[in-house]
Amino acid sequence: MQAAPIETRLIDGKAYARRLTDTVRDGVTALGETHGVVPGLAVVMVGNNPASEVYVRNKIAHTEGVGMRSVAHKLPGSTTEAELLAVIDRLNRDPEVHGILVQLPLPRGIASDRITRAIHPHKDVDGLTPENVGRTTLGQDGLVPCTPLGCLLLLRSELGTLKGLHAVVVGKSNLVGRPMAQLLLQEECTVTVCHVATPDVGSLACQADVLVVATGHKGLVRRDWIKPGATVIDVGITRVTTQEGKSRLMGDVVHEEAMGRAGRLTPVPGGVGPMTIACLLRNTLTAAERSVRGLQPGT
Ligand SMILES: Nc1nc(=O)c2c([nH]1)NC[C@@H]1CN(c3ccc(C(=O)N[C@@H](CCC(=O)O)C(=O)O)cc3)C=[N+]21
Repeated sequence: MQAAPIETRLIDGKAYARRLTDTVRDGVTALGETHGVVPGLAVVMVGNNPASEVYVRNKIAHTEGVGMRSVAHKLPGSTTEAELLAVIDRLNRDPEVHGILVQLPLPRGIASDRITRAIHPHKDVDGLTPENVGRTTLGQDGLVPCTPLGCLLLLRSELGTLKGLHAVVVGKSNLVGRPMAQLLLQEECTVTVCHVATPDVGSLACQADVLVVATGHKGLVRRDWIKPGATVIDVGITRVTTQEGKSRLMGDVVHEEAMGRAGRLTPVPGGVGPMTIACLLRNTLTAAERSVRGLQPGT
């Protein structure tokens, strides 16, 4: 017997991000009125990666759109680890900077974990320092990485409680997969994490009520990887050039195959990406609020 066709609902990440951004803008206004403080974000970029430049430009436009201050530090590709550490040290001490984001990946020769560890945990709006990773893992107040936070907010808005659902996360990066798994565990999902060394990822993925894919391999997820009716969050963004010479973005999920199979699906673009930026603004506001109110966790 043929199963009834599923009508896949696209999750409008842009609309969710717009609403979150509006809330952040109100928070920025309030903080200005109560404490005369303007949240400041420093974005540090080393070398020129064209894709990164687009994100950096987007981030700066958005921070200014909500009334924050933003400073971009574009350093040449020849920057040494010591020079980058000196920049971070300066930003750590700058009272007008509440958030620091070092765009990843960094050029070879710079150890990203040493750079990450140098960022003051209270300014770590990417949630990558050991302190914030620990806090996220323990379910304590801290700063949560923007992309997984954005995915979680989308999931909660769409599904309500996630309790008891089987969540499968594909990818174990420090920036997305790992923290995503921790957040889902916090929601009392049963969490399976798959990665490059997992044999037959599809056989696990197809058991997921919630499938979060963050591998950067375009078109990895085919129709039969998706449990009928599942909620699919596509974190991957790969830029490809079409036969007509046009540039286009593709996710980790074969969109056409997921349509009619997934219950809900985030599109690329317009899904997770805009939420990542909105969450960066939210984290920057959170860091600024905590700093002026002396509410830093653990202090
Ligand atoms: N320390 C660090 N933190 C990051 O959060 C980080 C990073 N490094 N390195 C690079 C990746 C990538 N990333 C994106 C954010 C927003 C969009 C985004 O807004 N995308 C739009 C489309 C943008 C376009 O048209 O190019 C969308 O999906 O609709 C994409 C990608 C954050 N990253």
